Amino acid sequence: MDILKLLSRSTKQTGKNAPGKGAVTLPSAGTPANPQLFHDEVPESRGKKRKRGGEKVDVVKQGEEDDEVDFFASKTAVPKTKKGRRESESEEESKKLETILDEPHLLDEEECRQILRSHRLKHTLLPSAKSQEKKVKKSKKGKADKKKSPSKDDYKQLYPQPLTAFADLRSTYRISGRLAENLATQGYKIPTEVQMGSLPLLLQPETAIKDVAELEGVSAVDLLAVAPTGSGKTLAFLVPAVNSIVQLRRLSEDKKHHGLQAIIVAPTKELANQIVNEAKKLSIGTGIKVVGMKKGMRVVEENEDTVHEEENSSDEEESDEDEEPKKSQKPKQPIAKADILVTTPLILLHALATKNPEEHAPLPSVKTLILDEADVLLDPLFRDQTLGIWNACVNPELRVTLWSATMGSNIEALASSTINERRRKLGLETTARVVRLVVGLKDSAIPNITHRLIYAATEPGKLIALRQLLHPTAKSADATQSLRPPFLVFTQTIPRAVALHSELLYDIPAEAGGSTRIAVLHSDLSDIARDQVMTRFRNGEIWVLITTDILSRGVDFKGINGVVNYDVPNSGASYIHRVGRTGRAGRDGGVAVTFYTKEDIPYVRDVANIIAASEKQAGKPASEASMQKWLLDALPKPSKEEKKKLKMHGVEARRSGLPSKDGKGDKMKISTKSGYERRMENNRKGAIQGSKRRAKEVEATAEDGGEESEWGGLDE
Ligand SMILES: Nc1ncnc2c1ncn2[C@@H]1O[C@H](COP(=O)(O)OP(=O)(O)OP(=O)(O)O)[C@@H](O)[C@H]1O
Repeated sequence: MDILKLLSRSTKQTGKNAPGKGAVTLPSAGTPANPQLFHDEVPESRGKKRKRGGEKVDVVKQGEEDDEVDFFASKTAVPKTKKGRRESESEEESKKLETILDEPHLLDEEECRQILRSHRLKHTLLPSAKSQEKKVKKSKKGKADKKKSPSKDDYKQLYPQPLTAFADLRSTYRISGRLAENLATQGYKIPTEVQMGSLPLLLQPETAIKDVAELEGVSAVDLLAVAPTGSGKTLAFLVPAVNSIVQLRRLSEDKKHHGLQAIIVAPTKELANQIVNEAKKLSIGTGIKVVGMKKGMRVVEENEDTVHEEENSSDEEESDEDEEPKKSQKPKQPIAKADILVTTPLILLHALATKNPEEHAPLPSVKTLILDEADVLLDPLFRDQTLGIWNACVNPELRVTLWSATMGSNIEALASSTINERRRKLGLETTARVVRLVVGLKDSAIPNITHRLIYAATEPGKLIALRQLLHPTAKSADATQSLRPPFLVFTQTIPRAVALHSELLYDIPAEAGGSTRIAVLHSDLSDIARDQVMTRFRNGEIWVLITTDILSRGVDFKGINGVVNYDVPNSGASYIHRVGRTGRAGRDGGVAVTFYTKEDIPYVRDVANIIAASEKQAGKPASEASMQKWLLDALPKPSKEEKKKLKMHGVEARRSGLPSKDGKGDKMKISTKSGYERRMENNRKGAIQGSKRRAKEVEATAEDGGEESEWGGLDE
């Protein structure tokens, strides 16, 4: 059986984007009506929200009826503010507003269960350190000191109040009126699943969860949230962070004072910048200062132990893990005025460096720590840096939330043990307070995109196939066979991204903008160049952006029509994040194309499994699934060791993307020319050089008296 041929054939386009099934909806075609991904049927009498007065409101429909409805305006008398008119909300104003708000809307437990189920939300209270200790003590009687891993019974399922409309943030969870206005101004109407499941819990756990003995007296929970790409996690972590700071600022005498209260860590500069922008939009008029961490910025008072970071030390991520902070010769900067600081891990850790490399300056005022893309931040590459920041947050009231579309059980275990360990060190109660929220199926891509796996026998074949997507022939002129720009193309390494960029540079006709329409972004570029490419791509000036995994996480480009995995991703998680750059906020029509060659066969299974799970999650009948079970079973299963190697280094043969000296890497070179053509070209060059050399030798021999020399031959 030829697996390769079968795989290509079986991954033909199916489903709603298949040829002949009507027009393709493109994700760039406007704002989605409903950003929610899951709306499972709920029986008639259920899923209804009961107001205190007994009046029933259809939960799912709320917010869908009319695009123009202003949910905040109808419920509150929040005055429409002009830009800059009100720096911060006064206590008096907010009290006045609260008295005219609707009464809180709370659902009974059965209603909560139904709604949570219909939106595929699952909350689990993770076992507390205390309960585990008790277990170990019990089991130790006479036995070796063996740690017992928690059993299924140690996990308790919770059914907290879901947030069914943004209006409830104000009426039930009493968020700041200004924050509510900012949300309304940005047009948020229907909460996404992760917002439904996390906001009540983070804003007011005592209202959101009742009658759970383990959480009695717990005023703040820590949260591990696993929710699909593009499902609005940013808003879910920003709203509670902004709100808690507004509330504290209200009580503060000195409104001009800015003390660092929340830290948001993200793995790349691009994502950190994006979070800064979102946080600033939510903080308009609240007086909150949101700052993106920059090189040389000071965040703590220096004492004799503090090492001041050199201003021009090189930057974080990808290339700079080994960097050590050095003593600055430059004058000290004042401490950055910030309430919320958004940072990549290393740059903040440098700013906290002390003379003792094991210790970091503490951040006692920080009460909120948010790890976005937490699984990457706790992966070995960033782990020490992230834990360094975490340990520097010594405030006993610290609340930690971790967010990602993918989170392995090892990361979950590390996170909850770090939370418990930290509390133990600070002499705090180690009772249960870590909640895990999972939206949809863990380890599955978003259900609203179409996946295509395309086999190319050789590297040049991949390039030809990519060109076909860019320039569909008359035969394949169907929209499903082409990729409508804008789209992202991911390669395994920086040299390959650069090489692919130069190959495709002139593929877009001059009338359409030519080479200005295509760009490359990677970590070897300067910050300014990276920012410029991001802005041009966001503005729609760039149509095809070639990049590495640096853009695979978190970055939100609303109108992306497709993602091309020119090189197979290094892991299943990487596939989920890369393809999740399309189909954001529930938009339909995104396409994810993955090319693979013979070298990739051992690793395609993970991707194929994710595609199968995603199609299942989307409710695609087995007959329409692009991934047939027998085919999945036929694909080789990589060993744990192979998977680990792939995750760390990618497909070995493709690592450099440049011709190797021994010629072996040559077949992985990005070029339309086949290995044979390139060899012939080399041979021709060799022949020319050889004939020139011979001519010289003939001349020399003639001069020397005619002794025959050895012939140089062709280059191999
Ligand atoms: N309730 C909502 N209604 C409509 N759009 C929303 C809503 N919440 C968020 N969005 C939009 O959805 C898009 C994706 O949000 P966001 O970037 O927070 O996703 P994410 O879950 O963090 O994704 P990723 O896992 O890729 O980081 C953004 O453009 C955001 O403005």
